[in-house]
Amino acid sequence: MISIERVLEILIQDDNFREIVGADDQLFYSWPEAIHFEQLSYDSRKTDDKTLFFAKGLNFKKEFLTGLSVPFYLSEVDYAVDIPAILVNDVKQAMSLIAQEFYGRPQDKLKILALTGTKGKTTSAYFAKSILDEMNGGKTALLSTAQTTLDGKTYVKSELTTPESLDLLEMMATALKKGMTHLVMEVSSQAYKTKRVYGLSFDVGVFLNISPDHIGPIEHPTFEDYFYCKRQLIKHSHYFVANSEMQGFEVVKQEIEARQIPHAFYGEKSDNQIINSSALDFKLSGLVSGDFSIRLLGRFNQENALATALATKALGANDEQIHSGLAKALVPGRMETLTASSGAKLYIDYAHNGVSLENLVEVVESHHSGRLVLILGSTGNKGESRRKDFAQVIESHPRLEVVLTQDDSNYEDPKAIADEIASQISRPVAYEGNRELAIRDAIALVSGADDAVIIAGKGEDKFQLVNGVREPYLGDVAAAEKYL
Ligand SMILES: CC(=O)N[C@H]1[C@@H](OP(=O)(O)OP(=O)(O)OC[C@H]2O[C@@H](n3ccc(=O)[nH]c3=O)[C@H](O)[C@@H]2O)O[C@H](CO)[C@@H](O)[C@@H]1O[C@H](C)C(=O)N[C@@H](C)C(=O)N[C@H](CCC(=O)O)C(=O)O
Ligand SMILES: Nc1ncnc2c1ncn2[C@@H]1O[C@H](COP(=O)(O)OP(=O)(O)OP(=O)(O)O)[C@@H](O)[C@H]1O
Repeated sequence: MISIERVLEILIQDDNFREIVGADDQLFYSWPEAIHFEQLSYDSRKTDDKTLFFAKGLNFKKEFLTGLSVPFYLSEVDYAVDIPAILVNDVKQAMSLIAQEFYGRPQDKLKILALTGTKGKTTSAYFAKSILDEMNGGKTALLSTAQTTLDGKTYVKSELTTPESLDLLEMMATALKKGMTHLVMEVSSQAYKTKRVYGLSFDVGVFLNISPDHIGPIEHPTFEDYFYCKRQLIKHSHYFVANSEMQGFEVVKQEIEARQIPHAFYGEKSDNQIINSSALDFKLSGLVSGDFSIRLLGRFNQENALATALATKALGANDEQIHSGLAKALVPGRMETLTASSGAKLYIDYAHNGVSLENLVEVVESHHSGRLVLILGSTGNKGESRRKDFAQVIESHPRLEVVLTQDDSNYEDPKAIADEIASQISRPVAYEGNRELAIRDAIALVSGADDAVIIAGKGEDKFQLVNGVREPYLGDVAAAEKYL
């Protein structure tokens, strides 16, 4: 519950309050009656006469307010309806701070590890949960792109990488109620851009890497904006872990040092390094040292493991817990492997931008000397720059035989997306619009242990986004299993 008085105090303190416009257009700076809200909502379809309703968003329409019984709506715009409006400069900022108070500031009672980066957030989040579970006996909640768990064991599919602030705070409160002591969460650049984590700070923040991605009409206008948004995590973390090998590291380092944030850097330009690396085993030196192993192939996953080891150590995990947590961790849709009846290996991985595709192809190529078939699509209406990047990766790996297919083409024509990729590749590539059939065709092309099929892009996703709707899809693993 939260009173109107407290709502206004929060807004004024944040310099976000304009005024209340009463139903008869009279303006107020304070409200004469005592009102208590028992629910917060940003969806008009989930409101009642005790709800504080946040009218926000690109697609918000005045008619959503028609017939509502809410005592107030909070908004940047006076929609001139017969419901009093609490007017603010920034509705998403208001929503986050009010939600924090409404849900009893759960963020202060949980130890929170927040991860950002273009690639590796989900993998690292699962690594971190596995380590923290070793330390706290399974009391780690997780908010990741793939899945969410608020009781440490029951998983549901996530909608966004970082939830809307109202949902986030409610989830934190639920996690606390369910006895969780720690929360591992991914913080996307969009979360900062759209103020989903406004006013929150984290016990440990991790910046894994950055490469051009998420630049487009509803995401970031430029790479600079993307990088700036990601760097917001620095000033909101009490301890920071950063990859010394990433693009822009000097700026990250300068910012961490200028803000005097306790930190650990990892990678070649630092004291925390991977000093020996084979397929699944590696040795670390520095703050966390010794021999470790993970179940996922690829040097980049060892980097994710090192980042996570440093972050969880800062939260109190010891080397033994780090060791066993990393050894046990599995990540849905990341580097899952299957073996066809012919002996050929199938690699199913969520790689869906140029950098991660490059890494994935390199790893698989280094383990297979025979035929290599790649199944790949690219998203419609977002991440348009990936198409050129995918073509470049395919160009630089001439051994790849490519079957282009559909991957969340949304309102675009999947064939046109494929044609755009194919037009930048100098050898012929195949196209099969039905993803399951593309997988079937690829499996038919390989014939022995030296051969491999790489199924990139969707990981564990069990849907295809078509014309704004998530149509059911078997999932890459289940589709592949049908044709092994
Ligand atoms: C640009 C952006 O961040 N958009 C997100 C944002 O949208 P929005 O606030 O503009 O709201 P909207 O979807 O236009 O809808 C308008 C409002 O009307 C309300 N409504 C609607 C119908 C109705 O009858 N009544 C009503 O009140 C809705 O509840 C909503 O509040 O808030 C919505 C939830 O409230 C999100 O679904 C939506 O994510 C869009 C779909 C999205 O794709 N976001 C991507 C870019 C994103 O955020 N990705 C990052 C990951 C990036 C990475 O991988 O690194 C993420 O954190 O997930
Ligand atoms: N540190 C890394 N550097 C480069 N590529 C990586 C790294 N970690 C993982 N990848 C690749 O990127 C893909 C996505 O990994 P993951 O889901 O862990 O990252 P993410 O940051 O959560 O991604 P997204 O924001 O796209 O959901 C993996 O399937 C793997 O191919």
